[in-house]
Amino acid sequence: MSLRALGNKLFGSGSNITMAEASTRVQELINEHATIVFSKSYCPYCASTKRTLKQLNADAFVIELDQDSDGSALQDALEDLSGQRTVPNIFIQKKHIGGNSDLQRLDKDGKLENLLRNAGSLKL
Ligand SMILES: N[C@@H](CCC(=O)N[C@@H](CS)C(=O)NCC(=O)O)C(=O)O
Repeated sequence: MSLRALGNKLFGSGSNITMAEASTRVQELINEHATIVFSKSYCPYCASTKRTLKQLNADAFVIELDQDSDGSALQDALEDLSGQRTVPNIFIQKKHIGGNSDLQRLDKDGKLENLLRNAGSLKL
């Protein structure tokens, strides 16, 4: 657990849910959505990821952590789960993909479309 997560656990993160509840919610979201982007609405890297997925006509679930009352706890739980605190934090078929630079590299290498297709996330 990161120092920040430990601090939030001990002193509160401003969120109404516990760390355990946040972890459960993150895991449920990942299980329920073949492609999911944990995002922040103002984040340019997230915008880039969402644009790329849109261009591929991918069916991706996006959760804007800055617009969710438990967003800060969810971000802590994501850090615990994936070792990554930044957004976008992307999962395809429950596999941690990484952030925008990782997604763009997969796209450039011609691997992203296949990943999305295998996940059933391509509309066409
Ligand atoms: N190299 C990362 C950069 C992502 C990044 O720096 N995101 C910023 C938001 S624009 C972030 O998560 N900052 C920390 C925070 O919002 O808590 C990527 O490609 O995804």
